[in-house]
Amino acid sequence: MLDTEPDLSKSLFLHIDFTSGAVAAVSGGSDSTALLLLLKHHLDRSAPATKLLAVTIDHGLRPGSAAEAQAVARLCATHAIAHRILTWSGPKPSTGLPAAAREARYRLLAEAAQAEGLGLILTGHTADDQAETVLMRQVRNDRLARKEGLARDEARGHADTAGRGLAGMAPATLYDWRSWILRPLLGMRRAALRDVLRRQDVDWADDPTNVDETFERPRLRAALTDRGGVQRVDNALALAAQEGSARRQLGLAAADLIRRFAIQPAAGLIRLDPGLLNAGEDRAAVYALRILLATTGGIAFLPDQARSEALFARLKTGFLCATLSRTVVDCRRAGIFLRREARGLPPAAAVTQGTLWDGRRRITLNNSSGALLIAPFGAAAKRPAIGEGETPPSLMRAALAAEPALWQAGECVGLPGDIRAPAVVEARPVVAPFARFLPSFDLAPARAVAGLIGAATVPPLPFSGHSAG
Ligand SMILES: Nc1ncnc2c1ncn2[C@@H]1O[C@H](COP(=O)(O)OP(=O)(O)OP(=O)(O)O)[C@@H](O)[C@H]1O
Repeated sequence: MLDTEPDLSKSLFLHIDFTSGAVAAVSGGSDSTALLLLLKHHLDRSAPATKLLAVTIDHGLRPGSAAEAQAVARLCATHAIAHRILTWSGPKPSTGLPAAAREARYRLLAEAAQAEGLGLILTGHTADDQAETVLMRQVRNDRLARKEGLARDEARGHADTAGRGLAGMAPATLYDWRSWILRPLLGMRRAALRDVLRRQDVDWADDPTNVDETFERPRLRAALTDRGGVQRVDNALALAAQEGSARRQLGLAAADLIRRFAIQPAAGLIRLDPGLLNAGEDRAAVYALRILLATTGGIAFLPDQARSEALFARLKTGFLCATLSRTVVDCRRAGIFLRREARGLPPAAAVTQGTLWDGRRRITLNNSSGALLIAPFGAAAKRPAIGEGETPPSLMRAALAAEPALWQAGECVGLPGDIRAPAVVEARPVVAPFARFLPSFDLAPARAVAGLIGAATVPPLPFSGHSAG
Protein backbone atom coordinates (compact mmCIF):
# COMPACT_ATOMS: atom_id res chain seq x y z
CA MET A 1 0.00 0.00 0.00
CA LEU A 2 1.17 3.50 -0.80
CA ASP A 3 2.40 5.35 2.24
CA THR A 4 1.63 8.90 1.21
CA GLU A 5 0.76 12.19 2.85
CA PRO A 6 -2.31 11.26 4.86
CA ASP A 7 -4.66 13.61 3.11
CA LEU A 8 -3.32 13.89 -0.43
CA SER A 9 -5.18 11.01 -2.04
CA LYS A 10 -8.27 11.82 -0.01
CA SER A 11 -8.34 15.47 -1.08
CA LEU A 12 -7.78 14.55 -4.72
CA PHE A 13 -10.59 12.02 -5.00
CA LEU A 14 -13.01 12.63 -2.16
CA HIS A 15 -15.51 14.58 -4.27
CA ILE A 16 -15.65 11.96 -7.04
CA ASP A 17 -18.51 9.50 -7.15
CA PHE A 18 -16.96 6.10 -7.85
CA THR A 19 -20.20 4.13 -7.59
CA SER A 20 -19.96 2.90 -11.17
CA GLY A 21 -16.22 2.14 -11.02
CA ALA A 22 -13.36 3.73 -12.94
CA VAL A 23 -10.78 3.24 -15.64
CA ALA A 24 -7.37 4.78 -14.88
CA ALA A 25 -5.52 5.75 -18.07
CA VAL A 26 -1.91 4.83 -17.33
CA SER A 27 0.83 5.44 -19.90
CA GLY A 28 3.59 4.44 -17.49
CA GLY A 29 4.83 8.04 -17.23
CA SER A 30 5.25 9.61 -13.79
CA ASP A 31 1.93 11.45 -13.68
CA SER A 32 -0.40 8.62 -14.56
CA THR A 33 1.61 6.16 -12.43
CA ALA A 34 1.16 8.48 -9.45
CA LEU A 35 -2.53 8.86 -10.33
CA LEU A 36 -2.98 5.11 -10.26
CA LEU A 37 -1.24 4.52 -6.96
CA LEU A 38 -2.89 7.47 -5.20
CA LEU A 39 -6.28 6.37 -6.49
CA LYS A 40 -5.75 2.78 -5.40
CA HIS A 41 -4.71 4.03 -1.98
CA HIS A 42 -7.83 6.15 -1.72
CA LEU A 43 -10.20 3.40 -2.87
CA ASP A 44 -8.65 0.78 -0.59
CA ARG A 45 -9.32 3.05 2.36
CA SER A 46 -12.70 4.48 1.44
CA ALA A 47 -14.45 2.16 -1.01
CA PRO A 48 -12.58 -1.14 -1.42
CA ALA A 49 -15.37 -2.75 -3.43
CA THR A 50 -14.99 -0.18 -6.25
CA LYS A 51 -14.14 -1.70 -9.62
CA LEU A 52 -10.85 -0.21 -10.85
CA LEU A 53 -9.29 -1.05 -14.19
CA ALA A 54 -5.97 0.38 -15.34
CA VAL A 55 -5.68 0.66 -19.12
CA THR A 56 -2.52 1.26 -21.13
CA ILE A 57 -2.75 2.07 -24.80
CA ASP A 58 0.13 0.79 -26.88
CA HIS A 59 0.12 3.18 -29.84
CA GLY A 60 2.82 1.12 -31.56
CA LEU A 61 4.64 4.30 -32.54
CA ARG A 62 7.93 3.76 -30.68
CA PRO A 63 10.07 0.62 -30.38
CA GLY A 64 9.84 0.68 -26.57
CA SER A 65 6.08 1.10 -26.25
CA ALA A 66 5.22 -2.58 -25.76
CA ALA A 67 7.86 -2.96 -23.02
CA GLU A 68 6.52 0.16 -21.26
CA ALA A 69 3.02 -1.28 -21.31
CA GLN A 70 4.39 -4.52 -19.82
CA ALA A 71 6.07 -2.54 -17.05
CA VAL A 72 2.68 -1.03 -16.15
CA ALA A 73 1.23 -4.55 -16.16
CA ARG A 74 3.87 -5.66 -13.64
CA LEU A 75 3.25 -2.65 -11.41
CA CYS A 76 -0.48 -3.38 -11.45
CA ALA A 77 0.10 -7.04 -10.60
CA THR A 78 2.20 -5.95 -7.59
CA HIS A 79 -0.63 -3.75 -6.36
CA ALA A 80 -3.46 -6.17 -7.21
CA ILE A 81 -4.96 -3.82 -9.79
CA ALA A 82 -6.72 -5.21 -12.88
CA HIS A 83 -4.88 -4.05 -16.00
CA ARG A 84 -5.41 -4.24 -19.72
CA ILE A 85 -3.18 -3.31 -22.65
CA LEU A 86 -5.01 -2.14 -25.77
CA THR A 87 -3.23 -1.73 -29.06
CA TRP A 88 -3.92 0.96 -31.61
CA SER A 89 -4.05 -1.10 -34.76
CA GLY A 90 -4.88 -0.03 -38.27
CA PRO A 91 -3.28 2.53 -40.55
CA LYS A 92 -1.56 5.59 -39.03
CA PRO A 93 -1.85 8.94 -40.83
CA SER A 94 1.32 10.57 -42.16
CA THR A 95 0.23 14.01 -40.94
CA GLY A 96 -1.54 14.95 -37.70
CA LEU A 97 -0.23 11.84 -35.96
CA PRO A 98 -0.43 13.18 -32.36
CA ALA A 99 -4.07 14.20 -32.85
CA ALA A 100 -4.94 10.86 -34.42
CA ALA A 101 -3.17 9.02 -31.58
CA ARG A 102 -5.11 11.06 -29.02
CA GLU A 103 -8.39 10.35 -30.81
CA ALA A 104 -7.62 6.61 -30.91
CA ARG A 105 -6.55 6.67 -27.25
CA TYR A 106 -9.82 8.17 -26.02
CA ARG A 107 -11.84 5.84 -28.25
CA LEU A 108 -10.04 2.76 -26.88
CA LEU A 109 -10.30 3.98 -23.27
CA ALA A 110 -14.03 4.65 -23.68
CA GLU A 111 -14.58 1.25 -25.29
CA ALA A 112 -12.80 -0.42 -22.38
CA ALA A 113 -14.92 1.50 -19.87
CA GLN A 114 -18.09 0.67 -21.78
CA ALA A 115 -17.24 -3.03 -22.09
CA GLU A 116 -16.70 -3.30 -18.32
CA GLY A 117 -19.65 -1.09 -17.40
CA LEU A 118 -17.32 1.46 -15.75
CA GLY A 119 -18.65 5.01 -15.62
CA LEU A 120 -15.47 7.07 -15.41
CA ILE A 121 -12.08 7.49 -17.04
CA LEU A 122 -9.34 9.24 -15.04
CA THR A 123 -6.26 10.72 -16.65
CA GLY A 124 -3.04 12.03 -15.12
CA HIS A 125 -3.00 15.54 -16.62
CA THR A 126 -1.24 17.88 -14.18
CA ALA A 127 -0.95 21.59 -13.48
CA ASP A 128 2.23 21.55 -15.60
CA ASP A 129 0.29 20.13 -18.56
CA GLN A 130 -2.36 22.78 -18.01
CA ALA A 131 0.15 25.64 -17.88
CA GLU A 132 1.91 24.36 -21.01
CA THR A 133 -1.40 24.09 -22.85
CA VAL A 134 -2.39 27.65 -21.93
CA LEU A 135 1.04 29.09 -22.79
CA MET A 136 1.09 27.35 -26.18
CA ARG A 137 -2.36 28.69 -26.96
CA GLN A 138 -1.30 32.15 -25.87
CA VAL A 139 1.69 32.01 -28.22
CA ARG A 140 -0.61 30.98 -31.08
CA ASN A 141 -3.09 33.74 -30.24
CA ASP A 142 -0.30 36.33 -30.19
CA ARG A 143 1.01 35.05 -33.53
CA LEU A 144 -2.49 35.32 -34.98
CA ALA A 145 -2.91 38.80 -33.54
CA ARG A 146 0.35 39.94 -35.17
CA LYS A 147 -0.57 38.36 -38.50
CA GLU A 148 -4.02 39.86 -38.65
CA GLY A 149 -3.27 43.09 -36.84
CA LEU A 150 -5.76 42.21 -34.11
CA ALA A 151 -5.88 43.26 -30.51
CA ARG A 152 -5.12 40.44 -28.08
CA ASP A 153 -8.76 40.11 -26.99
CA GLU A 154 -9.94 39.81 -30.57
CA ALA A 155 -7.35 37.13 -31.28
CA ARG A 156 -8.56 35.32 -28.19
CA GLY A 157 -12.04 35.24 -29.72
CA HIS A 158 -10.63 33.69 -32.89
CA ALA A 159 -8.81 31.04 -30.90
CA ASP A 160 -11.99 30.13 -29.03
CA THR A 161 -13.43 29.21 -32.39
CA ALA A 162 -11.33 26.11 -32.61
CA GLY A 163 -11.88 25.23 -28.97
CA ARG A 164 -8.42 26.53 -28.14
CA GLY A 165 -9.49 28.95 -25.46
CA LEU A 166 -7.23 30.00 -22.64
CA ALA A 167 -9.36 28.14 -20.10
CA GLY A 168 -7.18 25.14 -20.96
CA MET A 169 -8.34 21.64 -20.13
CA ALA A 170 -11.60 21.24 -18.25
CA PRO A 171 -11.53 19.24 -15.02
CA ALA A 172 -14.18 16.98 -16.56
CA THR A 173 -15.03 16.23 -20.19
CA LEU A 174 -17.88 14.06 -21.44
CA TYR A 175 -16.65 11.79 -24.23
CA ASP A 176 -19.09 10.64 -26.89
CA TRP A 177 -21.95 11.93 -24.73
CA ARG A 178 -21.53 8.87 -22.48
CA SER A 179 -18.22 8.52 -20.56
CA TRP A 180 -16.87 11.17 -18.19
CA ILE A 181 -13.14 11.80 -18.41
CA LEU A 182 -11.88 13.34 -15.15
CA ARG A 183 -8.53 15.05 -14.57
CA PRO A 184 -8.16 15.04 -10.78
CA LEU A 185 -4.46 16.02 -10.84
CA LEU A 186 -4.94 19.32 -12.70
CA GLY A 187 -4.10 21.21 -9.52
CA MET A 188 -0.95 19.16 -8.75
CA ARG A 189 2.60 19.92 -9.89
CA ARG A 190 4.52 17.13 -11.61
CA ALA A 191 7.47 17.53 -9.23
CA ALA A 192 5.25 16.77 -6.23
CA LEU A 193 3.89 13.63 -7.90
CA ARG A 194 7.41 12.46 -8.70
CA ASP A 195 8.33 12.98 -5.06
CA VAL A 196 5.47 10.71 -4.04
CA LEU A 197 6.76 8.02 -6.39
CA ARG A 198 10.40 8.41 -5.31
CA ARG A 199 9.45 8.06 -1.66
CA GLN A 200 7.80 4.76 -2.56
CA ASP A 201 10.70 3.67 -4.73
CA VAL A 202 8.37 3.39 -7.72
CA ASP A 203 9.93 3.88 -11.13
CA TRP A 204 8.32 5.36 -14.23
CA ALA A 205 9.00 5.56 -17.95
CA ASP A 206 10.25 8.76 -19.58
CA ASP A 207 8.75 9.13 -23.04
CA PRO A 208 11.63 10.35 -25.28
CA THR A 209 9.17 12.49 -27.31
CA ASN A 210 8.55 14.52 -24.13
CA VAL A 211 12.11 15.90 -24.39
CA ASP A 212 12.39 16.03 -28.17
CA GLU A 213 12.68 19.77 -28.74
CA THR A 214 11.66 19.54 -32.38
CA PHE A 215 8.14 19.54 -30.86
CA GLU A 216 6.53 22.66 -29.42
CA ARG A 217 5.53 21.29 -26.00
CA PRO A 218 8.97 19.90 -25.05
CA ARG A 219 10.57 23.18 -26.19
CA LEU A 220 8.25 25.12 -23.92
CA ARG A 221 8.76 22.65 -21.08
CA ALA A 222 12.51 23.16 -21.34
CA ALA A 223 12.07 26.96 -21.39
CA LEU A 224 10.02 26.77 -18.19
CA THR A 225 12.90 25.27 -16.22
CA ASP A 226 14.80 28.60 -16.23
CA ARG A 227 14.52 31.29 -13.53
CA GLY A 228 11.34 32.97 -14.74
CA GLY A 229 9.65 29.61 -15.34
CA VAL A 230 7.90 29.29 -11.99
CA GLN A 231 6.27 32.69 -12.34
CA ARG A 232 5.16 31.98 -15.92
CA VAL A 233 3.58 28.70 -14.83
CA ASP A 234 1.79 30.40 -11.92
CA ASN A 235 0.52 33.16 -14.20
CA ALA A 236 -0.71 30.66 -16.78
CA LEU A 237 -2.57 28.67 -14.10
CA ALA A 238 -4.19 31.82 -12.74
CA LEU A 239 -5.24 32.80 -16.26
CA ALA A 240 -6.70 29.32 -16.90
CA ALA A 241 -8.75 29.53 -13.69
CA GLN A 242 -10.05 32.98 -14.56
CA GLU A 243 -10.88 32.06 -18.17
CA GLY A 244 -12.50 28.78 -17.09
CA SER A 245 -14.81 30.61 -14.77
CA ALA A 246 -15.61 33.26 -17.43
CA ARG A 247 -16.39 30.50 -19.92
CA ARG A 248 -18.78 28.81 -17.47
CA GLN A 249 -20.55 32.12 -16.85
CA LEU A 250 -20.85 32.74 -20.58
CA GLY A 251 -22.26 29.23 -21.03
CA LEU A 252 -24.82 29.74 -18.27
CA ALA A 253 -25.97 33.02 -19.83
CA ALA A 254 -26.14 31.42 -23.32
CA ALA A 255 -28.17 28.51 -21.91
CA ASP A 256 -30.61 30.95 -20.35
CA LEU A 257 -31.04 32.76 -23.68
CA ILE A 258 -31.58 29.48 -25.54
CA ARG A 259 -34.32 28.51 -23.09
CA ARG A 260 -35.97 31.91 -23.35
CA PHE A 261 -35.70 32.62 -27.06
CA ALA A 262 -35.34 29.34 -29.03
CA ILE A 263 -37.96 26.77 -30.00
CA GLN A 264 -38.01 23.93 -32.49
CA PRO A 265 -41.26 24.28 -34.44
CA ALA A 266 -40.47 21.29 -36.68
CA ALA A 267 -37.73 18.69 -36.96
CA GLY A 268 -34.56 20.33 -38.26
CA LEU A 269 -35.89 23.86 -37.85
CA ILE A 270 -35.05 26.22 -35.00
CA ARG A 271 -36.85 29.51 -34.47
CA LEU A 272 -35.20 32.30 -32.54
CA ASP A 273 -37.37 35.02 -31.15
CA PRO A 274 -36.05 38.41 -32.37
CA GLY A 275 -36.09 39.47 -28.70
CA LEU A 276 -32.71 37.67 -28.53
CA LEU A 277 -31.18 40.55 -30.48
CA ASN A 278 -32.21 43.12 -27.90
CA ALA A 279 -31.82 41.10 -24.70
CA GLY A 280 -28.84 43.27 -23.75
CA GLU A 281 -26.53 40.24 -23.61
CA ASP A 282 -24.77 40.32 -26.96
CA ARG A 283 -21.75 38.26 -25.97
CA ALA A 284 -23.87 35.42 -24.61
CA ALA A 285 -26.30 35.73 -27.54
CA VAL A 286 -23.44 35.35 -30.04
CA TYR A 287 -22.19 32.31 -28.11
CA ALA A 288 -25.70 30.80 -28.14
CA LEU A 289 -25.97 31.54 -31.87
CA ARG A 290 -22.62 29.87 -32.61
CA ILE A 291 -23.65 26.73 -30.71
CA LEU A 292 -27.03 26.60 -32.47
CA LEU A 293 -25.44 27.16 -35.90
CA ALA A 294 -22.96 24.32 -35.41
CA THR A 295 -25.72 22.06 -34.07
CA THR A 296 -28.08 22.77 -36.96
CA GLY A 297 -25.33 22.32 -39.54
CA GLY A 298 -23.91 19.18 -37.91
CA ILE A 299 -20.43 20.70 -37.48
CA ALA A 300 -18.11 19.64 -34.66
CA PHE A 301 -16.57 23.14 -34.28
CA LEU A 302 -18.22 26.43 -33.49
CA PRO A 303 -18.23 28.93 -36.36
CA ASP A 304 -15.69 31.70 -36.35
CA GLN A 305 -16.24 34.31 -33.64
CA ALA A 306 -15.77 37.34 -35.93
CA ARG A 307 -18.11 36.03 -38.63
CA SER A 308 -20.72 35.11 -36.04
CA GLU A 309 -20.52 38.59 -34.53
CA ALA A 310 -20.93 40.12 -37.99
CA LEU A 311 -23.97 37.93 -38.64
CA PHE A 312 -25.48 38.92 -35.30
CA ALA A 313 -24.94 42.60 -36.10
CA ARG A 314 -26.60 42.16 -39.51
CA LEU A 315 -29.57 40.39 -37.92
CA LYS A 316 -30.08 43.50 -35.83
CA THR A 317 -30.36 45.65 -38.92
CA GLY A 318 -33.21 43.74 -40.57
CA PHE A 319 -34.29 40.82 -42.74
CA LEU A 320 -31.65 38.66 -44.32
CA CYS A 321 -30.85 35.20 -45.56
CA ALA A 322 -27.27 34.01 -44.99
CA THR A 323 -25.38 30.75 -44.57
CA LEU A 324 -22.83 29.94 -41.88
CA SER A 325 -21.70 26.57 -40.55
CA ARG A 326 -23.82 24.75 -43.19
CA THR A 327 -26.83 26.49 -41.67
CA VAL A 328 -29.23 28.79 -43.46
CA VAL A 329 -30.16 31.74 -41.27
CA ASP A 330 -33.43 33.17 -42.50
CA CYS A 331 -34.57 36.32 -40.72
CA ARG A 332 -38.21 37.12 -41.49
CA ARG A 333 -41.16 38.86 -39.94
CA ALA A 334 -42.13 35.52 -38.33
CA GLY A 335 -38.76 35.16 -36.59
CA ILE A 336 -35.18 34.07 -37.17
CA PHE A 337 -35.07 30.52 -38.55
CA LEU A 338 -32.11 28.14 -38.68
CA ARG A 339 -32.02 25.04 -40.85
CA ARG A 340 -29.44 22.78 -42.50
CA GLU A 341 -28.51 24.05 -45.97
CA ALA A 342 -29.44 21.75 -48.85
CA ARG A 343 -25.88 21.52 -50.21
CA GLY A 344 -23.55 18.68 -49.29
CA LEU A 345 -26.09 16.38 -47.67
CA PRO A 346 -24.97 12.76 -47.39
CA PRO A 347 -25.74 10.45 -50.30
CA ALA A 348 -27.99 7.42 -49.78
CA ALA A 349 -26.29 4.76 -47.67
CA ALA A 350 -27.18 1.51 -45.95
CA VAL A 351 -28.44 2.02 -42.42
CA THR A 352 -25.68 0.99 -39.99
CA GLN A 353 -25.69 0.84 -36.23
CA GLY A 354 -24.04 3.68 -34.31
CA THR A 355 -23.12 5.92 -37.25
CA LEU A 356 -23.45 9.67 -37.07
CA TRP A 357 -25.59 10.80 -40.00
CA ASP A 358 -24.57 14.19 -41.41
CA GLY A 359 -22.96 15.05 -38.05
CA ARG A 360 -26.51 15.55 -36.73
CA ARG A 361 -28.18 12.23 -35.98
CA ARG A 362 -27.00 9.17 -34.11
CA ILE A 363 -28.39 6.06 -35.80
CA THR A 364 -29.58 3.21 -33.62
CA LEU A 365 -30.61 0.00 -35.25
CA ASN A 366 -32.91 -1.97 -32.99
CA ASN A 367 -33.08 -4.91 -35.32
CA SER A 368 -31.73 -5.98 -38.68
CA SER A 369 -32.60 -3.22 -41.14
CA GLY A 370 -33.21 -5.50 -44.14
CA ALA A 371 -32.54 -3.49 -47.27
CA LEU A 372 -33.16 -0.05 -45.73
CA LEU A 373 -31.26 2.97 -46.96
CA ILE A 374 -30.96 6.33 -45.22
CA ALA A 375 -30.96 9.49 -47.34
CA PRO A 376 -32.27 13.06 -47.09
CA PHE A 377 -36.04 13.33 -47.32
CA GLY A 378 -35.42 15.69 -50.25
CA ALA A 379 -38.06 15.98 -52.92
CA ALA A 380 -40.37 13.68 -50.99
CA ALA A 381 -40.93 16.54 -48.52
CA LYS A 382 -44.07 17.75 -50.22
CA ARG A 383 -46.59 17.20 -47.47
CA PRO A 384 -46.45 20.15 -45.08
CA ALA A 385 -45.00 19.25 -41.73
CA ILE A 386 -47.01 19.93 -38.63
CA GLY A 387 -45.35 22.76 -36.75
CA GLU A 388 -46.00 25.17 -33.94
CA GLY A 389 -47.46 28.64 -34.35
CA GLU A 390 -46.94 30.74 -37.40
CA THR A 391 -43.96 29.02 -38.95
CA PRO A 392 -44.00 29.53 -42.73
CA PRO A 393 -44.79 26.12 -44.34
CA SER A 394 -42.12 26.71 -47.01
CA LEU A 395 -39.47 26.82 -44.28
CA MET A 396 -40.79 23.66 -42.66
CA ARG A 397 -40.67 21.90 -46.02
CA ALA A 398 -37.12 23.13 -46.65
CA ALA A 399 -36.01 21.92 -43.20
CA LEU A 400 -37.75 18.59 -43.65
CA ALA A 401 -36.05 18.08 -47.02
CA ALA A 402 -32.68 17.97 -45.24
CA GLU A 403 -33.89 15.51 -42.60
CA PRO A 404 -32.95 11.84 -42.80
CA ALA A 405 -35.55 9.48 -44.26
CA LEU A 406 -35.69 5.74 -44.75
CA TRP A 407 -35.94 4.28 -48.18
CA GLN A 408 -36.68 0.78 -49.42
CA ALA A 409 -36.63 -0.33 -53.05
CA GLY A 410 -36.60 3.30 -54.23
CA GLU A 411 -39.62 4.25 -52.10
CA CYS A 412 -39.53 6.55 -49.10
CA VAL A 413 -40.91 4.60 -46.15
CA GLY A 414 -40.88 7.57 -43.79
CA LEU A 415 -38.71 9.42 -41.31
CA PRO A 416 -37.09 7.44 -38.51
CA GLY A 417 -39.42 7.58 -35.53
CA ASP A 418 -42.38 8.34 -37.83
CA ILE A 419 -45.31 5.97 -37.34
CA ARG A 420 -45.11 4.96 -40.99
CA ALA A 421 -41.43 4.12 -40.76
CA PRO A 422 -40.12 0.73 -39.74
CA ALA A 423 -39.63 0.90 -35.98
CA VAL A 424 -36.19 -0.67 -36.24
CA VAL A 425 -34.33 2.60 -36.83
CA GLU A 426 -33.90 5.61 -34.57
CA ALA A 427 -32.07 8.76 -35.65
CA ARG A 428 -31.62 10.76 -32.45
CA PRO A 429 -30.49 14.39 -32.80
CA VAL A 430 -27.06 15.20 -31.36
CA VAL A 431 -25.57 18.48 -30.15
CA ALA A 432 -22.92 18.44 -32.87
CA PRO A 433 -20.22 20.75 -31.39
CA PHE A 434 -20.22 18.78 -28.12
CA ALA A 435 -21.13 15.30 -29.37
CA ARG A 436 -17.54 14.01 -29.16
CA PHE A 437 -16.00 16.16 -26.43
CA LEU A 438 -18.14 18.19 -24.03
CA PRO A 439 -15.92 20.16 -21.62
CA SER A 440 -17.64 20.75 -18.29
CA PHE A 441 -17.37 24.52 -18.96
CA ASP A 442 -20.07 24.11 -21.61
CA LEU A 443 -22.40 21.84 -19.69
CA ALA A 444 -25.18 24.42 -19.35
CA PRO A 445 -25.57 25.32 -23.04
CA ALA A 446 -25.16 21.66 -24.05
CA ARG A 447 -28.06 20.74 -21.75
CA ALA A 448 -30.20 23.59 -23.07
CA VAL A 449 -29.63 22.63 -26.72
CA ALA A 450 -30.19 18.93 -25.96
CA GLY A 451 -33.56 19.83 -24.46
CA LEU A 452 -34.39 22.02 -27.44
CA ILE A 453 -33.69 19.48 -30.19
CA GLY A 454 -34.62 16.27 -28.34
CA ALA A 455 -31.08 14.88 -27.95
CA ALA A 456 -30.34 12.38 -25.19
CA THR A 457 -29.93 14.02 -21.80
CA VAL A 458 -26.40 14.72 -20.57
CA PRO A 459 -25.31 12.11 -18.00
CA PRO A 460 -24.86 13.78 -14.60
CA LEU A 461 -21.40 14.90 -13.52
CA PRO A 462 -19.83 12.20 -11.37
CA PHE A 463 -19.18 14.49 -8.43
CA SER A 464 -20.85 13.82 -5.15
CA GLY A 465 -22.72 16.61 -3.47
CA HIS A 466 -22.89 19.17 -6.29
CA SER A 467 -23.55 19.38 -10.01
CA ALA A 468 -21.66 22.50 -11.05
CA GLY A 469 -19.51 22.29 -14.17
N1 LIG B 1 -0.47 5.37 -23.85
C1 LIG B 1 -1.33 5.74 -22.93
N2 LIG B 1 -2.10 4.82 -22.29
C2 LIG B 1 -2.98 5.20 -21.35
N3 LIG B 1 -3.18 6.46 -20.98
C3 LIG B 1 -2.45 7.41 -21.56
C4 LIG B 1 -1.48 7.11 -22.57
N4 LIG B 1 -0.91 8.26 -22.96
C5 LIG B 1 -1.48 9.24 -22.24
N5 LIG B 1 -2.40 8.74 -21.40
C6 LIG B 1 -3.21 9.48 -20.42
O1 LIG B 1 -3.28 10.85 -20.79
C7 LIG B 1 -2.62 11.64 -19.80
C8 LIG B 1 -1.88 12.78 -20.44
O2 LIG B 1 -1.09 12.32 -21.52
P1 LIG B 1 0.41 12.79 -21.73
O3 LIG B 1 0.76 12.43 -23.13
O4 LIG B 1 0.56 14.18 -21.26
O5 LIG B 1 1.10 11.82 -20.71
P2 LIG B 1 2.54 11.11 -20.70
O6 LIG B 1 3.60 12.14 -20.74
O7 LIG B 1 2.58 10.04 -21.74
O8 LIG B 1 2.49 10.35 -19.30
P3 LIG B 1 2.19 10.88 -17.84
O9 LIG B 1 1.11 11.91 -17.94
O10 LIG B 1 1.76 9.65 -17.12
O11 LIG B 1 3.50 11.41 -17.31
C9 LIG B 1 -1.73 10.67 -19.05
O12 LIG B 1 -1.46 11.14 -17.75
C10 LIG B 1 -2.56 9.42 -19.05
O13 LIG B 1 -3.57 9.45 -18.06
